[in-house]
Amino acid sequence: MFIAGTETTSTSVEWIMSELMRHPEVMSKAQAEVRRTLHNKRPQDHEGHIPEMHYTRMVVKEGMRLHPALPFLVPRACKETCEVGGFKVTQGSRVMVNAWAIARDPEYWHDAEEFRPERFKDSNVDYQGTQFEYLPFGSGRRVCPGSNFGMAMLELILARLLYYFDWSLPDGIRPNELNMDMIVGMTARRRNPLHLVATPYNDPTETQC
Ligand code: HEM
Repeated sequence: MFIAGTETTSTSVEWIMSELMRHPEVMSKAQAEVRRTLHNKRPQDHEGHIPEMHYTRMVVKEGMRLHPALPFLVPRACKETCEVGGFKVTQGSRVMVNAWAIARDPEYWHDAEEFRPERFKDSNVDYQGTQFEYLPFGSGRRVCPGSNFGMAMLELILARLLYYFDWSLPDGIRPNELNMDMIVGMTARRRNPLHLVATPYNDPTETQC
């Protein structure tokens, strides 16, 4: 069983950072937004400025679309026999919802396989589980009770990673060569841990606080 919140959060951060490394133009845009917003802010005030980082939020949402931490959500058992899409589902059947496939379905997502945070601009698709094409935190009675906390953590962690460091791939690996293989169990993790080179960023105009 997964440890609620811990593994899902670290898995999501790793996938989002992977996508940012594969898309340097998105990384630059998100990093510029984060550095503009957190410039000269005290670390204890960072959290309060997260809502101003609209692009960074789109990056997180898009990362979770392509890489939902729990690709099959939590298994359900059918309470009574019913029909779904022409299929009879008998009482007691175990039902798995493939949220991973739904979030890549070209019927609902334009260029579904592309990592493009801008798709969430002016879009009313959120992560509360009421729009079934996007279920990073599941839906219904067993929806993730930590979704708002999880989202806030992801945004803060990502913002700080982008604020304090410049990131590069090791050993001359090019962005399009980054291995994105995954292992699917309860969670969908990277097969190979993400190895990156972190270079501390010192804002030349920053005043000490
Ligand atoms: C980025 C972070 C997180 C992600 C992506 C995530 C995702 C999910 C998903 C997909 C489910 C299954 C929902 C369903 O089957 O409909 C779930 C369940 C759950 N999550 Fe999260 N979660 C995150 C963070 C958290 C946090 C921070 C907590 C607690 C503080 C938490 C507590 C739980 C619990 C207790 C369940 C089981 C709910 C139930 O079965 O009734 N999660 N989570």
